[in-house]
Amino acid sequence: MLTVVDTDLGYGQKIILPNINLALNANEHVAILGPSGVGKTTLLHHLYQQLAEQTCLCSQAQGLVDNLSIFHNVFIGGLARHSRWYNMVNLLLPFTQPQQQISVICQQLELNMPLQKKVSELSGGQRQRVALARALFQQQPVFMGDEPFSALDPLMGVRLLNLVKQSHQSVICVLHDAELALAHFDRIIVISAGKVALDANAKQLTLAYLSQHYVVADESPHRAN
Ligand SMILES: Nc1ncnc2c1ncn2[C@@H]1O[C@H](COP(=O)(O)OP(=O)(O)OP(=O)(O)O)[C@@H](O)[C@H]1O
Repeated sequence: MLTVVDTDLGYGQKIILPNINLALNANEHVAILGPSGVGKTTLLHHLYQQLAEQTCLCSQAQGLVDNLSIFHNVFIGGLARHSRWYNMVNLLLPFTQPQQQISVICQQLELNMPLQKKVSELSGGQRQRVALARALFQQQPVFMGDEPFSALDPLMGVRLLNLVKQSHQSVICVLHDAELALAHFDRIIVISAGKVALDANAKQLTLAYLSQHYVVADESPHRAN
């Protein structure tokens, strides 16, 4: 589905992950783990850029518009599917069909509240579910998420991860919860000390073995010549 070959990832002259090689297959559920600041988001954004047309991205920043309603924030995820005219009219006076679609997605995400409610009035976990709803509304085959369940209680996190898996062919998530990753993903990639430190089938791994591959990020960045 996607290969990264001998690629330096970073920002301008600052290389965070030098010489990365990675192949991702369709229909996989992949968790990207590793210590804070090591480059997981950097890698995920690179993967998203390679596959943007088939992918919905649920980023850490979420990008929700506080002053807009749940409906409008979710509807924004589907803008690319429709004409400018349809989008303009629907944003002012929502049509029945998208309202019903978004209502179903919100119910699946256990967001049981009026769609007219402003996002600024929601809790952190509710906001995260609006961001997930917007991603699901994009109806793309690939889901990429950066800690997309981190603000939810663990049981809800598992329920919604299962929903995300049912709704997409491939799922790639950056996670800090290694137990969630081991129990619910096929493949685990650990980024550590500037490289892919581990890339293995989740069934072959244990928490103790995973933790051996966690090395705190080197503060001095690699530089391009
Ligand atoms: N826009 C940016 N410009 C320059 N450096 C950045 C930028 N974004 C992140 N970095 C740096 O890149 C490194 C990796 O950041 P990244 O967000 O990929 O890490 P992470 O593993 O996802 O961290 P966390 O688990 O804490 O979210 C960090 O040292 C960070 O300071």
